[in-house]
Amino acid sequence: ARFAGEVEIVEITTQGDTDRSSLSQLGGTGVFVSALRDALLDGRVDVAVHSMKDLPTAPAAGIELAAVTKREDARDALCARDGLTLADLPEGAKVGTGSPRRMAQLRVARPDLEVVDIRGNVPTRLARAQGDPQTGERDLDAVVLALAGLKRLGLEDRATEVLDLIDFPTAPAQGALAVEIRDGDGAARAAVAKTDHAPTRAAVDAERRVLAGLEAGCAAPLAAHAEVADGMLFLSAIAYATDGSSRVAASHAYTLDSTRASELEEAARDVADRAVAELLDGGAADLVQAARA
Ligand SMILES: NCc1[nH]cc(CCC(=O)O)c1CC(=O)O
Repeated sequence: ARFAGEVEIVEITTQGDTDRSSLSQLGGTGVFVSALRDALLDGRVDVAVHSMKDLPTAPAAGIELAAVTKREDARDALCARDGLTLADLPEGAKVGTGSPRRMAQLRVARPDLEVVDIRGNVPTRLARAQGDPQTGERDLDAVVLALAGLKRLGLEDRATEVLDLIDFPTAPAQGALAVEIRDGDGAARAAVAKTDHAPTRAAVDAERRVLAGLEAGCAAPLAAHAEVADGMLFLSAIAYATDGSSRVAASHAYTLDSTRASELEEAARDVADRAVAELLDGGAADLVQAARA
């Protein structure tokens, strides 16, 4: 059978790995995702694993989301020179990020900083703040990256401060992996079923529903973080003006009577729909769309 023996890992390079245009230009179109889905549909692979935050919210033809893995730490991390924290950075320090959400959050927390739009893979970005391994050269004082990405690369020791979810709430689905298969492939579905984590699936469902409800892309200045804890599903979402000058926030909770999948789904829908209504009421659509213009 196809899934009986060893698993063969097939590495696939995506447009998101090679294209150096700014994330706000590329955002929302699945640049990290399309090449893997093509391989799945061609039959070159049977399972595709993505960072779920890179997945567009629209469903893809012929593709089934078979599992959502237990979330890694969702938080962002500051990776600064000389072990500095955000509070320690000198006035006017240069901090790099390609994410409009992180730009807005940095500008709220430290209006004096110079926020620099950067791209590139994780080692390249780290080098810009912490020094090129060969030359020691750097042109920034810090960069902000997802802790989950650092951990997966074994680079979490480069974080000089883990940013809290209150002041730095994260992107929808950050830290979770999406496991995709060809639509209707029952053998593949059974093979990956154990990697699904129902509370994470419910949380990221809620977060991504906020993204879809605001018609925002993955590069929008939008944070959404949900968690199942203490018998409840909590969701907190914030839309920002990229310059940090204004924001709209909404937080909602749903009390769970059970942990059945159907109830988790209902809870995710409910908290997300209430959050979207409140955000739209507060003018979030303008903030999210202004960033796209
Ligand atoms: N947009 C790039 C991206 N997509 C997923 C991750 C890693 C975090 C994750 O897997 O959620 C990153 C890098 C980053 O945000 O620093």
